Amino acid sequence: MATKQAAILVLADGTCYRGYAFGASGTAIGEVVFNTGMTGYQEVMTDPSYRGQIVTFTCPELGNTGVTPEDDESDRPQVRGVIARNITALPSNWRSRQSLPDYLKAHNVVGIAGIDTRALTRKLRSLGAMNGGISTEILDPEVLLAKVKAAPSMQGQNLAQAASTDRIYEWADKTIPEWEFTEPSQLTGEAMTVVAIDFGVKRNILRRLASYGCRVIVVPADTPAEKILSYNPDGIFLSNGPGDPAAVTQGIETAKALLAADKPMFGICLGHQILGLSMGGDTFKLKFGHRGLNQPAQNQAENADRRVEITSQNHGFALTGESFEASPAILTHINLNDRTVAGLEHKTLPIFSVQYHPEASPGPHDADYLFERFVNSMREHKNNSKQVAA
Ligand SMILES: N[C@@H](CCC(=O)O)C(=O)O
Repeated sequence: MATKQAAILVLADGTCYRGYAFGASGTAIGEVVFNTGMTGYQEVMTDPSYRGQIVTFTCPELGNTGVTPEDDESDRPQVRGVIARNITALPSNWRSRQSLPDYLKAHNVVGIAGIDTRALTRKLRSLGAMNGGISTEILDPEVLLAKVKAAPSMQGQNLAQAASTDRIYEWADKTIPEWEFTEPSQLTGEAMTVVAIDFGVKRNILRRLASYGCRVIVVPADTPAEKILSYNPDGIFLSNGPGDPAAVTQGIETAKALLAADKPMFGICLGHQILGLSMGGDTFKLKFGHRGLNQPAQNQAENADRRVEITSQNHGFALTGESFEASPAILTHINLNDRTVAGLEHKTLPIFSVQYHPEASPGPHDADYLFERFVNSMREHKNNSKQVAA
């Protein structure tokens, strides 16, 4: 058996963990966060919301099912580095095209395995997410620590523009029929035109919009409101994305301008935070964030019977509940783990958003109904506008 190449992980508080390298050789510095999902490592690694972060997986073994291009949530892995307990020696799945280490190597992403990821996670839970570095070339912890300390904090970083598309395009791919889980009758009806503002969008969000019959026009993060409205959309979608929402100042200004346009709007994760900020809310950095597939979000609406959705989440910031007291929005969902804001809606306009990922790739499908709700609100709004015009 080949000898394992040594690698180290150093956290900003000076803790050093020793393990072995997998994936690319080199050094990666970023915010160290943990994801508790037991499946979906490829979708997590390619989710643009993880840009700039080194992700620790609490799942004890990664790589078992290899990697397949159909499961990419963007065109490449977006994580800066990967921390694992163990990497499988023999990937096995009929869809697998490449092993996880080879995939990460091909995309120059550094990984470290052999780490007690549960102990590391407990540390991040008690001290909070912090910057760290993994390296296969700098094996002196003090030298790596100096680099970690020189790295900027995630707070204040606008990463959405870099994660966005640089061209406008139409998205048509739907969820493939063998994986569709929604009744076909719910997926039919007049097609609605949606402009999706890409702050670092996951492909499965676009796929779900297309599956619900939307014509989806994807535009870059810095697209002005006038350009968005020039497509005469039936609705506007604000995507997920990386970094600090408060730093996405242009996106917040665009959302403010769109509020005045009287169009249905739907925001997911960063898009939800941007909508909240545009309606007078504030955001703050969570201690260690929510990243996993079993986050309970409770629907506060009377008619929803306080239903709890088990949701897929990935965020390090959240809206401050108290900041909505004088806002035109109300809180519709809360995260039951820490009672932070998990959903919003405008009091009078057809605008709503959630902090979690209803497209759930990976994750449970409890919240898929939100895409249907968006489509229904666009249809209703269009019919009402036609009646007013008549
Ligand atoms: N970057 C934001 C949003 C994440 C997302 O959109 O997935 C956060 O960490 O809170």
